[in-house]
Amino acid sequence: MKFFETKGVTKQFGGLVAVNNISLEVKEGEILGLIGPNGSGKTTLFNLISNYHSLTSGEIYFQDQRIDRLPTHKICELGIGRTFQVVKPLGRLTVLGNVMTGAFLRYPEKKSAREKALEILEFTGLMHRQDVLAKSLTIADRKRLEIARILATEPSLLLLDETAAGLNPRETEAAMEIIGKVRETGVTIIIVEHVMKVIMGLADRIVAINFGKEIACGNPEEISNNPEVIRAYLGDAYA
Ligand SMILES: Nc1ncnc2c1ncn2[C@@H]1O[C@H](COP(=O)(O)OP(=O)(O)OP(=O)(O)O)[C@@H](O)[C@H]1O
Repeated sequence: MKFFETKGVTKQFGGLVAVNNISLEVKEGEILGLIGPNGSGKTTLFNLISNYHSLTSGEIYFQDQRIDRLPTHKICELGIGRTFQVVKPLGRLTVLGNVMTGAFLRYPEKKSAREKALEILEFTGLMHRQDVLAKSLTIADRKRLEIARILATEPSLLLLDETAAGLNPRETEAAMEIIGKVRETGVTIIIVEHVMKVIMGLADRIVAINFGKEIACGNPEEISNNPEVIRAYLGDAYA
């Protein structure tokens, strides 16, 4: 059984091909890094996987089930969770309340949803903030909450979109630690990230895209030495 696979996934916005014939496979338990310059199609690919946008063509499979025509909530129910680059917590709910909204997916009773949410707050280091309104959190804690909220839905595949953006080095280390802990629980992860230290430190394998197309695939060392990747990021003079 293949854990997760996209086959020839393409998305056009009018004349712009934002994602162009991407076929990738993710093995259970691995962390796949997805990199590419600004506007190369990374977030759009996440939007296609979670069906925020419908495909122009191609197919997406999760645990051998075709998912590209399923509604977003069904995809989450199957076990694919995603975070957003621009985090949007429910500002007037507490941190605990926000995480409970995720937990309700699998724990419809308030008491058990609360227990699940508290377990996740402990796991993500947010327990001491449980009663704080989400809108009062720092950016670092909002990003932590974004992960906590989706972990409460118990995903088996987690899509992380620029978790380290806007964080200082210490906060970045802390975010990496949480992602490492998530992986240890057996969750498979696809991570989009511009902060190379994060991608290189966490990913088992990296796919690089540019103008919506895959330009390279390999382990972190292969990718950091790949001339196509260097050209895409820095221009011909450096390749
Ligand atoms: N809803 C949309 N309508 C029209 N064009 C879009 C839409 N969403 C994305 N695009 C375009 O598709 C291309 C890919 O955008 P996308 O956000 O996926 O890139 P990205 O690799 O995630 O960029 P970044 O690293 O800056 O977040 C860009 O040219 C973008 O302007």
